[in-house]
Amino acid sequence: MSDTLIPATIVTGFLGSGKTTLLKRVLTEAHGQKIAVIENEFGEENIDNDILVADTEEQIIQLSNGCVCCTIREDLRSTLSTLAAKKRKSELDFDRVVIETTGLADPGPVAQTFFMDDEVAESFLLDSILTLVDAKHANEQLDTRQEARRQVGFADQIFISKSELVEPAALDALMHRLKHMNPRAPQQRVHFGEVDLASVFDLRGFNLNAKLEIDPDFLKPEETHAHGHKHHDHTHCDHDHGHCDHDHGHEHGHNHEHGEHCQHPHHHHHDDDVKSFVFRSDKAFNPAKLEDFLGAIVQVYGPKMLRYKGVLYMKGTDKKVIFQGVHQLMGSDLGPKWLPSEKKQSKMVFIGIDLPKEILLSGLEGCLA
Ligand SMILES: Nc1nc2c(ncn2[C@@H]2O[C@H](COP(=O)(O)OP(=O)(O)OP(=O)(O)O)[C@@H](O)[C@H]2O)c(=O)[nH]1
Repeated sequence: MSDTLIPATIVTGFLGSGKTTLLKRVLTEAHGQKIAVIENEFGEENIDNDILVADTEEQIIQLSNGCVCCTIREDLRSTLSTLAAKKRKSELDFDRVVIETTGLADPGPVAQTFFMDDEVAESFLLDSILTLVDAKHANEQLDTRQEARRQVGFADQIFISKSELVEPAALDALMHRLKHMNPRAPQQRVHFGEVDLASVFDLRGFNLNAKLEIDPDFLKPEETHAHGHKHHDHTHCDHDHGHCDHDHGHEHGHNHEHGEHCQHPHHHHHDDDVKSFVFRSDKAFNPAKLEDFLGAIVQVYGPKMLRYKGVLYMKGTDKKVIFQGVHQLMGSDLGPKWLPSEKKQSKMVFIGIDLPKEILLSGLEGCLA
C-alpha cells in the first residue's frame, strides 16, 4: 500500500545552516526523480495559496506563511492535498515532496500534518526530517534559540555544514552535544550541500522498523567528560515548551554511531533543554500496564515529548513490538519474531524538553511483567 504513497522529506535547520544549498544540490543531482519543493519562507509576502509552479524541471511551490506554528499547518495541508489531487489527475508529475522550512520554524507542526490530517496521510508518507546544523554557529544558536534545539530533537538525520570552518576539536564537541540531544539521528558532515542522495531520500526515518540502534556507550556514566556538572540534569523547568499549543511532533528511526569520538576532555557543558535518555530492560513488559502508563504520561508530558521510539519485549507475543510516538500521538505495531539467537530485550529512547527522566524510567520499570 505504502508504495502508492508519495514520500515527503522535511528539511529544517536554523537560519543560514545550508538548507537551500543542500536542496539545490539535491535537485541538480536527482536525475530521474521529479521533486516537488515546498518552500516555506518566513516573512515572505506572496500569499498565493494557489501553487506557483515554476517553469523548471522541478516544480517549485512557494508556500506563504505567517506565524509558522499556527498557520502553516493549514497552508501546508491544503498545499499537500492540492498537490496530491493534481498528481492523481495527472496534472502534475512528481515522485516526491521536499518541504524546506524556515530557519525559525519548529518542525513539529509540519511533521504532524502528516499524521493528523487524514487526507494528507492517505496520500503521503513522511520519510524523514533532515536537520542542517551550521558547525560555525551552532553552539550559539543552540544556546539561545529553542527552535534550533527542537530542530535537532526532531531530526532523523543530521547534516553538519561548514565544518571546514571550525577546528576538529570544536566539531567533535558539537557532535557530542548533538548526540546527547538526539542519540538516534546519525550525523554526517556536508560541504556545501554535497551529499549522496541515498543519505537524503528513502531513509524511512518515520517508519516503524525493528531496529533501534543506539550507541551502548551513550548510556555510560559521563565521568570521562565531567568536571563536576552532570550532563543530564533535569532540574530546571523554566524553558517552556511551546509558544503555540499545537504541538509538534514525530518520531522515527535509526541511529547509528560515530565510533570516532568517545572521550572529550575538552568537552563543555551545555544545559540543553532538549535531552534524551534510554530505557532498557531484559524483562518483558506487561502490555496492559504499559499502555496505561504511557497513555497517562503522554497526557501530561506530551507537549514536551518530541519523539520517542522503542523496540519492546512484550509478554504474550513472540514478536517484537515496535512502538513510537510524537507528542501525544503514539502507535505500536508487531514486528518480526525474535530470533532464537537474539536476546529479548526492550529498548526505548525518549527525546524531549525537560522530560522527567526518573519518573519515566521508574514508571516503565513498574510496567514490567
Ligand atoms: N563555508 C561553508 N559555507 C556554506 C556551507 N554550506 C552552505 N554555506 C553557505 O552558507 C550560507 C547560507 O546557506 P543557505 O543554503 O542559504 O542556508 P539556509 O539554511 O537555506 O538559510 P535560510 O534560508 O536563511 O534559513 C550561504 O552563503 C552558503 O553558501 C558549507 O558547507 N561551508
